[in-house]
Amino acid sequence: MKVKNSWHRPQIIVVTALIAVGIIIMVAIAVVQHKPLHQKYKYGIVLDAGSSHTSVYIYEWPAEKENNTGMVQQKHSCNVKGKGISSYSGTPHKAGESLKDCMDEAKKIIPNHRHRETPVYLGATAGMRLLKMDNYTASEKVLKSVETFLQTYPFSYEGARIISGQEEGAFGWITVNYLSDNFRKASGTMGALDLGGASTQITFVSGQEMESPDNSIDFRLYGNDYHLYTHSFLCYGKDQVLKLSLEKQIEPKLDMTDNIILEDPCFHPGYNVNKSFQSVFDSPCVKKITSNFTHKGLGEWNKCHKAIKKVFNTTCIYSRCSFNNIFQPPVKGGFGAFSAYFFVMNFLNLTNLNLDEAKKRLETYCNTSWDTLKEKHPSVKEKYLAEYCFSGTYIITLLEDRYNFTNKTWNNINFIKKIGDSEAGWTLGYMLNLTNMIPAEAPETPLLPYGGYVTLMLILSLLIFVFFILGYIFFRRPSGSTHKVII
Ligand SMILES: O=c1[nH]cnc2c1ncn2[C@@H]1O[C@H](COP(=O)(O)OP(=O)(O)O)[C@@H](O)[C@H]1O
Ligand SMILES: [Ca+2]
Repeated sequence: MKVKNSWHRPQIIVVTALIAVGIIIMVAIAVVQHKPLHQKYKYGIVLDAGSSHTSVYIYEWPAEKENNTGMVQQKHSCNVKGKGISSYSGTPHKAGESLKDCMDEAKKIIPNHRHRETPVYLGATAGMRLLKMDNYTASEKVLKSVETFLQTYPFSYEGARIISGQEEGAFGWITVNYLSDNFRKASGTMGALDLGGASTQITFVSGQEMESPDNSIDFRLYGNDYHLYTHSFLCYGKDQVLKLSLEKQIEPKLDMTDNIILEDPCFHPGYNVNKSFQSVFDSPCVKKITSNFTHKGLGEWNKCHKAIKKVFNTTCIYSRCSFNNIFQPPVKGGFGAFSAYFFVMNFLNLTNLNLDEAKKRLETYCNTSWDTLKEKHPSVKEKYLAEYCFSGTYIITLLEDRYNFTNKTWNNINFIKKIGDSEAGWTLGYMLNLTNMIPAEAPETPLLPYGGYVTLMLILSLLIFVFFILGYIFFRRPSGSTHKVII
C-alpha cells in the first residue's frame, strides 16, 4: 500500500511558516520590551552660592543609566538677581527669598511627576566662609533663611551648607574630568583651576609624594585610584586679592594727614574715583583701614606686576611651595581653568596666546585710557571693566610666579567655560558624589551594545527560519531512487 507522506500537505507548510514568523515576532517584541524608554529622565538641582552671586543649576540624566559615567548633563542654569547670599548678613531673612525667581523656574522646567524625587543641594563657598569668620551668628541666620525657603518647594531638600575649600577643589576636578569622559578612558585626567571672587582652587594628579596631608585627597572612581593634590586659597579670589593689593599700597601712606591719593599701576590712566574705606576694607582678608582715599589709575603693567607679587608670602617649610607656606608639587599635564579665569582671559582675548604674547597684549590693554575703554565697551559693567587689567595681571602672576607654569607648560592650560552644554565648576561633581552616581568600580558592561544585540537576535531568528525550511525540503526529498513508502 502506498501512503503519501503527511508532511507534504500545504496546510502543514503554512502552519510551519506561521510558527517561524511567530518566533521572530516574539523575539523582536522581547527585545524591544527590554529597551529603556528614551523619555525617562531624572533631575537634580544644585545652588552654587558664591561670594559674588548665586547660580542655580538643573542637571538631568536618563533614569535607567544612573551609574554610567558621562550620562549627567546640565539642562538649565539661572543666575539669581543681586549679590551673593553672604551680602545678606545685615538682613538674613531676605537671603532665602532672593532665590525665588530661579527656583520657580526650576519648578516649571522639571516635570511635575519628578518633583518629589528631585534632590536640591545648596553649597556656599568662600563668601560664606569669610562671613562665618567675621560674624558666625549672621552666617548661621543666612543659611537658616535659605534652608527654610528651599523647603517650601516640592523637591527633596538635601541640605544647605558651606562646603570646604578641599571639596570645592576636588569636585571641580571631578566635574571637568567627568564631562571630558576621562574616567573611562585610559588617557589620564586634567587638572582643575578655579578662580572665584573670594577664593581660588588648584587640583591635579601629581604622581609625587604629598608633603602635607591637608593637600591630599584620594578617590576610587570607576575602578581606578586617583591620588589628588588640592588647595584652596581663601582671600585669593580676584575680588579679595584686589583688596589685599590696595591694602599693601595704602599702608605706607597712612601717616599722611590729608586726603590719601592711591596711584595704582593696575588701573587705567584717567580712572579717578573716591572710595570709602567701608566699601574696600570690609573683609577678614584685610586690616580694618579707616581712611577714605582717591583711587587713581596709572596703567603701568610692569609696576602692576610688581605690586601684585607683594600680596604673596613666600616663606616655605616644605621642599617647595606655591605661596603662603602651602606645599605644592610641580604642575603636571593639562589643566582646565574656569570661572573667573575664563571670564577675564576671554574678555581680554588672551585665551589662545602664549605667555609672552599674553603679557604684551595685557601691557597695551592696561595702558589704554579709562575714557577710551568706557567708550569701546558701553555695555560692560563698569566695576568689571575697571578691574580687568588688575585681574588679568593677577592671573598671570599667580599661574606663572606662584603655581610655576612656564612658557612651555602655559600652553597646557585651557581656559574653559563649558564642556558640551555643562558649565565647568564644582556643582556637578558635588551632586555626582552625593547621589553616588560615579561608582567606585566600573559596572559590568553587557557583552554586546544594544544595537548589536537586536541585530544578532533578528539574524538568529531568520537563520532558524531558513534552517526550518531547508530541513523541510530535505525531509521531503526521498533517500535513494524511490518516492514511495512501502508498508
Ligand atoms: O562676566 C564677568 N566678568 C568678570 N568677572 C566675572 C564675570 N562674571 C562673574 N565674574 C566674577 O567671577 C567671580 C566668581 O566668583 P564666585 O562668586 O563664584 O566666588 P567664590 O567662588 O570665591 O565664592 C567673581 O569675582 C565675579 O565677579
Ligand atoms: Ca565659585
